[in-house]
This record gives sequence, structure tokens and C-alpha cells, in this order.
Amino acid sequence: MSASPGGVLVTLDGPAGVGKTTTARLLREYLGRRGYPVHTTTQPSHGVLGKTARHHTDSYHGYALACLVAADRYHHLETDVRPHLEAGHIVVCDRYVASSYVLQRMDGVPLPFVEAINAAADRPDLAVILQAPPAVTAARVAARGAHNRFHTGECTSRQENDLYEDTATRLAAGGYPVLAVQTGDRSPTGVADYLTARIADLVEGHGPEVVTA
Ligand SMILES: Nc1ncnc2c1ncn2[C@@H]1O[C@H](COP(=O)(O)OP(=O)(O)O)[C@@H](O)[C@H]1O
Ligand SMILES: Cc1cn([C@H]2C[C@H](O)[C@@H](COP(=O)(O)OP(=O)(O)O)O2)c(=O)[nH]c1=O
Repeated sequence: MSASPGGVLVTLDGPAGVGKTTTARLLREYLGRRGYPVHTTTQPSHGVLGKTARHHTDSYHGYALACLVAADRYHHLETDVRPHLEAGHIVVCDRYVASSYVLQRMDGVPLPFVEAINAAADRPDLAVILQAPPAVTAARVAARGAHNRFHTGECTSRQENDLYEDTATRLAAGGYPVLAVQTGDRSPTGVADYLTARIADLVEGHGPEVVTA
């Protein structure tokens, strides 16, 4: 199913350190400055299921973490994302289904299982996949500090990068409006400027022009 009429759902996914959180913060500012009502949010959510997923990745692994994250996703859609879309807001969500296609696979869960448990999640109006060379994301994570067991070293960054490329192709083939954006050679404000223009086009009914990775 596509996201609700009225608002626009924009999701941001990509490897640790690629700039998802930075971009979400700037999009809120830039789109807000243009007068658009914006709601920024994140998955895992700040609800009980989401907090459990985010803060207990050492306790929950594999299928259990996959199901926990998916359960949080459906609850978050119902209680946060859809109400904002119905109110006509631009919803910018830091991590969504693409993250599960990557992180759950890194955690040993077969892709068909991940696809099945996420199959009923709303389709975004724009699914942004941020990309940068693995050496760049690994260096950014090292400078910022790792937050969990998924953020450890260039080897992980390379695996994550490859899985995001695969995921972007798969989701685009499945009808997701995927937009791949490089952040390795662009400043945070450059990334946000570009995406603000693309999202404004979408809201005004001019987009999206889908670009697959
Ligand atoms: N386009 C960019 N160029 C250079 N540094 C960036 C860029 N985007 C983000 N950063 C920096 O990289 C680090 C990780 O960014 P963050 O937004 O937390 O990534 P993520 O949410 O994808 O893990 C932060 O220190 C941030 O300031
Ligand atoms: C969205 C998502 C998160 N997670 C888990 C793994 C991460 O360790 C955790 C939080 O993600 P992350 O955004 O990397 O944390 P932070 O905001 O602290 O940088 O949630 C999944 O396993 N699958 C998913 O689809």
C-alpha cells in the first residue's frame, strides 16, 4: 500500500555514518523554512518496542530482533506516521524498511523472512538511500563513536554498503520510488539542499523522478 493521501512519506536509509540523522535534522529546518509542515521521526521509534530494539541489540539477535523491529514499525506507522500523513504533513523517517533488508541480513536472517514480515509496511512516497564509500562511513563512525554492535569497522561498512546497493535495486524493482544520493563528496547542507528541492517537487506534484542505485 502507498502512504496515505495528503502528506508525503520520505524515508532515509543507508549505512551507519552516511548522514541520515544529520540530513533529517536539516530537512526539517529547510522544508520548514519553505513553509511546509514537517514531522521528523525515527525507527526504531521512541515507544517501548522501539526503545527495546534500539538499546538492547546485544540481547536480541536474528529473528527475534527482526520481529521486534517489524512490530515497532507497524505500531509506529499506526500511532505516529499515518496520523501525521493524514494531517497533510511531510513525514521524514530516519531508517525504514531498507534498514531491515540490510541489518537483519547482516544478523543472519534470510531475506525472504525479512521481506515477508515487512510486506505490509506502507510504501514511502520517496525512499532515499544515502550512500558513501565504506572508508568514508567507517571514518565518520570512528570519529563519532559506535552506538551498537552493527557499527564496527570498515569491514562492516563495506558489507553494509554492498547490502544497501542490493536493497536499493530490489526495492526499486518492487515499485519503491528509490532515490540514491551520494554523501561522500557532498556537504551536509549540499545533501539537504538537493533533497529539499526533490521533496518540494514531490509535494507540488512534479515528482518523483526515480533514480536507482
Ligand atoms: N555529507 C556529510 N559530509 C561530511 N560529514 C558528514 C556528512 N553527513 C554527516 N556527516 C557527519 O558524519 C557523522 C555521522 O552522521 P550521522 O548523521 O550521525 O549519520 P547516521 O545517522 O547515518 O549514522 C556525524 O559526525 C556528521 O556530522
Ligand atoms: C531500523 C532498524 C533498526 N535496527 C536496529 C539496529 C540498530 O542497532 C538499532 C538502532 O539503529 P541506529 O539508527 O544505527 O542507532 P543510532 O541512532 O543510535 O545510531 O536498531 C534493526 O535491526 N533493523 C532496522 O530495520
